[in-house]
Amino acid sequence: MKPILSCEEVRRLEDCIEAEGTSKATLMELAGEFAASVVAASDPKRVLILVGFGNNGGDGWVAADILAHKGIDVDVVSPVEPDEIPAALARHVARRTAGRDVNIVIGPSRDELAELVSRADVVVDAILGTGFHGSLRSPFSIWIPTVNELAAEVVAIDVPSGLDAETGTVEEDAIRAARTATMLAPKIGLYSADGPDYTGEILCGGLYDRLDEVIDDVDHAAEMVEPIDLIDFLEPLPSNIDKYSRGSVLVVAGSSSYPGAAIMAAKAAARAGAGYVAVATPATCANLIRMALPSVPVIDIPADSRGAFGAAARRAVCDAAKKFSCVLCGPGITTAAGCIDVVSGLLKLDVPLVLDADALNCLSKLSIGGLDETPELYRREAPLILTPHYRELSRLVDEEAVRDLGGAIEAAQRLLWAAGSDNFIVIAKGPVTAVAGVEKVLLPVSGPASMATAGTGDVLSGIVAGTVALNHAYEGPWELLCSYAVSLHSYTGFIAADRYGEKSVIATDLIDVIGDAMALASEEALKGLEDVPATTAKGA
Ligand SMILES: NC(=O)C1=CN([C@@H]2O[C@H](COP(=O)(O)OP(=O)(O)OC[C@H]3O[C@@H](n4cnc5c(N)ncnc54)[C@H](O)[C@@H]3O)[C@@H](O)[C@H]2O)[C@@H](O)CC1
Ligand SMILES: Nc1ncnc2c1ncn2[C@@H]1O[C@H](COP(=O)(O)OP(=O)(O)O)[C@@H](O)[C@H]1O
Ligand SMILES: [K+]
Repeated sequence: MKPILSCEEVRRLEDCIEAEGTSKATLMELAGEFAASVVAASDPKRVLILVGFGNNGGDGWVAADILAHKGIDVDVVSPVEPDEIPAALARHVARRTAGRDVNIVIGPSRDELAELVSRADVVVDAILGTGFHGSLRSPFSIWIPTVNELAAEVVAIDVPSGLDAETGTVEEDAIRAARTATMLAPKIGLYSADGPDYTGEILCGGLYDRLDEVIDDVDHAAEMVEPIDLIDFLEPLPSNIDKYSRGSVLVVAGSSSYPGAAIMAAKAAARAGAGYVAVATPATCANLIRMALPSVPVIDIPADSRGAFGAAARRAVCDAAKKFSCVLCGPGITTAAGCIDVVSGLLKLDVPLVLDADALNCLSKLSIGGLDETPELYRREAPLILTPHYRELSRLVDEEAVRDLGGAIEAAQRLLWAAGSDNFIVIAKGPVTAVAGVEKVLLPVSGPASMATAGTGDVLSGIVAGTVALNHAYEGPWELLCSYAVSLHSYTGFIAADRYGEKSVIATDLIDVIGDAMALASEEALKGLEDVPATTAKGA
């Protein structure tokens, strides 16, 4: 697992490293060296380095010196003379580089800049790093679109300029990099919101030889899960098993309006490895589900006049649920009164429970002023896994909209810390999905944008429940098991996009390739056994 840090955590890490005797000036030298090595890897003849006013620019000045020393033609574009750079460390290295064999251009016109960009093999973006806030000001608001329009290849130092390293948002424009050479640890914004569209491949420079030890002294906003971390879940089935010992799932789902959600979740649970999957659904749509899923027993539950769970549903569902290794509740149930009652009943049972979709909305309705204000509602011994997307998560904490990964993690942590249980996990779904537990937040591999289509969440909750059932003897950490399920889901997205075309994937395609996704997960884990790569790009 690789730590991902917030900007504040990076600052604390730099302070810890400094306290151990490695100054920020030395870190800047090492950062410049790492950036130069990333640039030199594509063997350029001519490099243009754009520097800003701060320490990100300092890294660029150091890299310029090193690249020029290698015999590469280097142009440096700066908004001000080296002597006028406000940041002291950056000013020092800029003055030094100015005395070397580099061509320095101060405050070029747009046309002059365009000419320099066009003739460079690689453009290095050392304009803005973690110190960037607010809206882009001139001249960078002119430099950035010029680079994006004309550069052959861009390497961003630490963070693509214009991208908020904390939130991953891009207000107006940001550098679109082919590679981002990030320092010490990837910043959370590289993975959040717009981040993945701008970073290209992310390469992380450790810089400090005792980093692995020091980095544990600061909190981690999240940790990136690598395929190798999931190897324990990829064991083949033992011979001596039967359908029950493989684990069973009761899918409490569907309504006359949304029977498909139950079908998809149940089929995904079975494909994810559970030996026995049953569906408990309002009697009004039970036959339809029976016909769609011949291998799945369907339990008729009393319905209300609209075909959702009715007043007598709670007892019928809870009686059935006790016999299963895992219960998934939510896909397609609606938030009718009977459904709220079912959710409340299931929470009181001693069985691993996955709540998704409308079960989460029922949970929001059960609480007043945010679920975190009423932890007794969801505090329980048996594992509880919630799978909200950002809107559902906002409703759960009764807060303004969750918009980005950082916000999603924060909202999830409010729920987690209120409950304080190791067995409680929030899978906050979005373009990048965070698996948050009370101890840590994990980021499994993200799927492609093809997955932004109706019903893929039902497939995920089915995979989660199937995985929990198959691993019913598992004792945790639950963050890891859920990360395995999310990774499988992401891999199904890649395989389906490859098979059906990026824009043509529909949720049911994902279900049919869960087995292929398991094979891909094994393949990736084995690659990781051979060599652990330095890259942590989206979808890597
Ligand atoms: N502090 C350290 O120990 C290290 C820092 N490093 C580098 O230092 C960077 C952080 O440096 P700084 O904190 O100096 O910040 P930056 O260099 O990222 O940016 C700060 C500068 O950007 C300008 N700026 C901020 N918002 C702007 C906007 N909206 N429009 C135009 N200009 C804007 C500010 O005037 C300020 O001068 C990191 O990203 C990394 O590249 C590395 O050298 C490694 C070590
Ligand atoms: N842009 C995206 N890139 C990758 N995955 C995405 C993207 N948008 C959504 N997803 C994934 O698709 C799924 C959508 O879930 P959800 O919104 O609950 O769908 P539904 O309710 O229609 O079943 C989640 O697993 C989410 O992580
Ligand atoms: K940058």
